[in-house]
Amino acid sequence: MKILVTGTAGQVVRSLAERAVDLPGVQLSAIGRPQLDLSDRKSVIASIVSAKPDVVVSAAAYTAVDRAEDEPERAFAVNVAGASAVAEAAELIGAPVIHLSTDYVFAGDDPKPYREQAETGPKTVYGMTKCEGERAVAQSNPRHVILRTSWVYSPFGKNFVRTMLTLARDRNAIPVVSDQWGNPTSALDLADGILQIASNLGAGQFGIYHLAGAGDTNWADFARHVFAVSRTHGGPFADVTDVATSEYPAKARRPAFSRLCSEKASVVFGVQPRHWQTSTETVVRRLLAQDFHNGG
Ligand SMILES: NC(=O)C1=CN([C@@H]2O[C@H](COP(=O)(O)OP(=O)(O)OC[C@H]3O[C@@H](n4cnc5c(N)ncnc54)[C@H](OP(=O)(O)O)[C@@H]3O)[C@@H](O)[C@H]2O)C=CC1
Ligand SMILES: Cc1cn([C@H]2C[C@H](O)[C@@H](COP(=O)(O)OP(=O)(O)O[C@H]3O[C@@H](C)C(=O)[C@@H](O)[C@H]3O)O2)c(=O)[nH]c1=O
Ligand SMILES: [Mg+2]
Repeated sequence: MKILVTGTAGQVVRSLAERAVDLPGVQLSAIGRPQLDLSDRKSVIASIVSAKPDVVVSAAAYTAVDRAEDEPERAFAVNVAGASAVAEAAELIGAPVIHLSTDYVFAGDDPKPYREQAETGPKTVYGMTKCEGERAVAQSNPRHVILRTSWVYSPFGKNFVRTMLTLARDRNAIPVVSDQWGNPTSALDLADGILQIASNLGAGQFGIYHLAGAGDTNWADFARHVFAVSRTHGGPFADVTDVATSEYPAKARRPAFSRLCSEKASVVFGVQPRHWQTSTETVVRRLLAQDFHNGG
């Protein structure tokens, strides 16, 4: 099976590349700028059609949540028109598309884990673009899996875990918001789930799914866990001070509650992400070995 993933440097792309290596019968390739530029429809269609994969994973996106508030046109071009072009290209070659989306499509005022059919109501520009992107993907290719995940971290790229470890090198105390709740998700676990879905995808299974790390937390407790693991392995750590969202300066207003219920993906595809604390341990240890030259 030939899987084509959009983007080259992203956390999910790099995790997929790593996890697909050991899978017999799976050939995974990644394609990004300049050959495939989501803001240039022709480049998207041409590069996907000529690669002729069996499945397309649409993982590239505009992900800068605060910056999107200042440049909504760019974010919409990439996350709506770009995502739609990826799905359309897949449809042209008869391939299904697995499209990544986010917990930020929800308003976040419901503390219960969101199920797939729950009403969306994004409060940020990023969330609005991803929400409209979902609709565009569904319209462009009936054979779609829209996979919403959340709070993604990994040994690759920019993410909260790496940011916390970097900040702790120069600071003893770090204020972190404690009133936003969600499910941290390791991109490595997510990659395993995506590969399992890609291999078992059949008629009757298309639609929207949630796939996020097991267990929930808030950003402050997430940071505390990162530092507890790091400290055990001789890495940087800091005291975490709880702050309220209202006290933390940010352009985009994140949802207070964006827990996702991943039961449907577990029932239909048998995917079961690990607990966020277990996976955080794996990722922190890799980051310490890679970036901080200790632990490992
Ligand atoms: N990160 C998170 O916390 C979450 C992410 N998601 C979703 O999961 C998916 C993957 O996220 P993640 O891997 O973390 O993203 P990253 O921010 O790590 O990477 C984004 C990727 O998109 C590519 N990209 C951005 N703009 C373009 C463009 N115009 N043309 C082609 N490629 C482009 C980047 O390419 P380049 O390397 O060239 O910049 C990069 O490869 C996205 O759809 C995101 O919305 C969902 C929930 C949480
Ligand atoms: C760096 C930092 C962040 N924070 C807060 C800001 C924010 O509310 C929260 C997380 O910060 P981030 O910048 O990682 O958050 P953010 O970029 O909003 O993360 C989101 O990214 C997009 C792509 C998604 O799809 C979401 O699922 C989610 O993962 O922590 C602190 O309180 N203190 C800090 O020192
Ligand atoms: Mg961010």
